[in-house]
Amino acid sequence: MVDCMQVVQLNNISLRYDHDNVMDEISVSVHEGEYVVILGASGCGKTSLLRMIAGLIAPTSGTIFLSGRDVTRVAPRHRDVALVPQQAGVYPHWPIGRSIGMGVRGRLSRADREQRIREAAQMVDLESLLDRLPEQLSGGQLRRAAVAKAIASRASVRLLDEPLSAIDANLRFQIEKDLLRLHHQSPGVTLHVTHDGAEAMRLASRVAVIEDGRIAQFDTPEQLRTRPATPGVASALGRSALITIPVTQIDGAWVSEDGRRVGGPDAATGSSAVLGYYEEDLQPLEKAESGEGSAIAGRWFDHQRNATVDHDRIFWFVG
Ligand SMILES: Nc1ncnc2c1ncn2[C@@H]1O[C@H](COP(=O)(O)OP(=O)(O)OP(=O)(O)O)[C@@H](O)[C@H]1O
Repeated sequence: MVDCMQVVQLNNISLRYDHDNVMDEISVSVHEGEYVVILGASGCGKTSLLRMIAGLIAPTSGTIFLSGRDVTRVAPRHRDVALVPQQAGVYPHWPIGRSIGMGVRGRLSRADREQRIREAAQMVDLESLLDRLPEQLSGGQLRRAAVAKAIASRASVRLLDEPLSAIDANLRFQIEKDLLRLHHQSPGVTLHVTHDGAEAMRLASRVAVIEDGRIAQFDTPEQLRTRPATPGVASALGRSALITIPVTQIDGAWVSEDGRRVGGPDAATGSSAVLGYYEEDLQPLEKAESGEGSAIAGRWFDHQRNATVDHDRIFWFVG
């Protein structure tokens, strides 16, 4: 049975450019009302993923369903999708009102079309600037114009490619609020691409973390914060540098390469794991504690940094 609450469904999507494998068997379902952030390092294939959903490139294998319809071979204009690309998405020689109007689809009277443009511009505070050329706008206003174009389309799948890059911090928080408000006012889903972990955690209902061409984890921000699936996921959240230590299970204890023992999850003898913690969770060693300090109760001693971290701040990545 087709589940229509799944607005975007990617089934075993792989993507290869020439001989480079960019994506490997990715499967994702995004439900009505979700704001999903796709998080990954530069070059991991985030833009390519959006372009596949928009229909600008075809996956090497796998299928794409939008609102229950197989669109894998459907042209972009026949998909219910609006893409805000990394580079503005407005035409350089046109007043931005006209570019926003290009987002409006369907046969509308001129008055209705202009009404739609005005409404979209109003939502991003650009109503008074519709006659300006892109070169007469600031970077932030240009971004808003591109978002307005997506709003005007009323598409149920909105794809935003790094919408906040190159925007200064104050404005960035304002636009984040706008993006969430616009999302909640419109039916459908938003897929937002970024490499900024903090931004992902602030905005998302769920975050899909891409690592080595796969979805390493697709979870709520809370789950990611408390139970990151891999060291790569924990690093991508960007809280601070992640320190990792490989350990092996020997007779009921985990043992590091330098022979130190530490308690952790149960596993068979011979299993390997990595324990990790954020640099920001380290506490400098008190003078009284220094000296022979590898076994300080309840804490792991980080020799290199002469600091300790509580055991409950340690993440375990087993297997
Ligand atoms: N048309 C193309 N032909 C060949 N390789 C490509 C093409 N487009 C992208 N690539 C490569 O595919 C990989 C993924 O690119 P993509 O732009 O999707 O990554 P990204 O995660 O969006 O990166 P960024 O965060 O830097 O924008 C990169 O290694 C890129 O060089």
